[in-house]
Amino acid sequence: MTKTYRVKEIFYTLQGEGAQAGRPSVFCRFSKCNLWNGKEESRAQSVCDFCDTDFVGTDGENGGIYSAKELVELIASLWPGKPSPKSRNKNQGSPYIVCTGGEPLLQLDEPLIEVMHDYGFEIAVETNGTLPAPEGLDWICLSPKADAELILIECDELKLVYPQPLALPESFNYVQATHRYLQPMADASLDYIVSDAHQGLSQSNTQKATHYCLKHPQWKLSLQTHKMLGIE
Ligand SMILES: C[S@@+](CC[C@H](N)C(=O)[O-])C[C@H]1O[C@@H](n2cnc3c(N)ncnc32)[C@H](O)[C@@H]1O
Ligand SMILES: Nc1nc2[nH]cc(C(=O)O)c2c(=O)[nH]1
Ligand code: SF4
Ligand SMILES: [Mg+2]
Repeated sequence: MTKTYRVKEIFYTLQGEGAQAGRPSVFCRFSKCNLWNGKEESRAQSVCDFCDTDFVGTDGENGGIYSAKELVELIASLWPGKPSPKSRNKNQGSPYIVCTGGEPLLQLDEPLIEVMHDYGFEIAVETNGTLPAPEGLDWICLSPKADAELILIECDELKLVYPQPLALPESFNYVQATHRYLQPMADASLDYIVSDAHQGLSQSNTQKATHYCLKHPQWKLSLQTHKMLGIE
């Protein structure tokens, strides 16, 4: 039987966060996470309790249950001009997929990566780092969560949501990363089309993260620029 992948939503936007912020990207949001079941009533008891994302089910934009070929064809149809292996290095921006979720490493595997590469995409992943990564990823963004043991200890960027009292930045010194970012924790329960109250809340986490980076210059600040821009 053909293997299938459960996907919440797929959309074309700019990467909002971290070292690749501003880069046109097709986001593929896989369903399910191993650190929260996605239900509000169990958020407080979950390992990861601040998630800002709905990753339950397959009912979002372009969501569904797909074979590798169906999934990559759909992703490719959202890239302007449609990518092909030849469209890499052609001075028109490398086709780029960001695999996120939920936790994408519950599903993303080498056969799917191979098809994505066949279509000319570079492949990035946003992961909580608790599961092994398949071979072939072009960019790993590792975002550790307090109380969740890290399996991955090498990445392109370490992007720590801040503050997490039980996951202090200095406790990740052992992780090999080209870039280290603190990303202010946004209040997960409020819509980000900002009310004044929300702005107040997230500003204080932004101020704390700013202060930490200034004191510890190996860390840089990552702002969720897509929320400021009002894009997905
Ligand atoms: C929704 S997660 C999905 C990928 C993966 N499960 C992970 O946690 O890295 C995508 C990114 O959003 C970050 N994130 C989640 N909730 C956040 C919040 N309330 N404020 C800031 N960043 C958040 C995560 O840490 C991660 O870097
Ligand atoms: N524009 C945009 N950038 C992002 N970077 C990481 C995101 C995520 O939810 O994984 C995200 C997202 O949802 N939208
Ligand atoms: S932030 Fe990532 S690890 Fe945490 S619940 Fe959301 S999808 Fe799962
Ligand atoms: Mg997001």
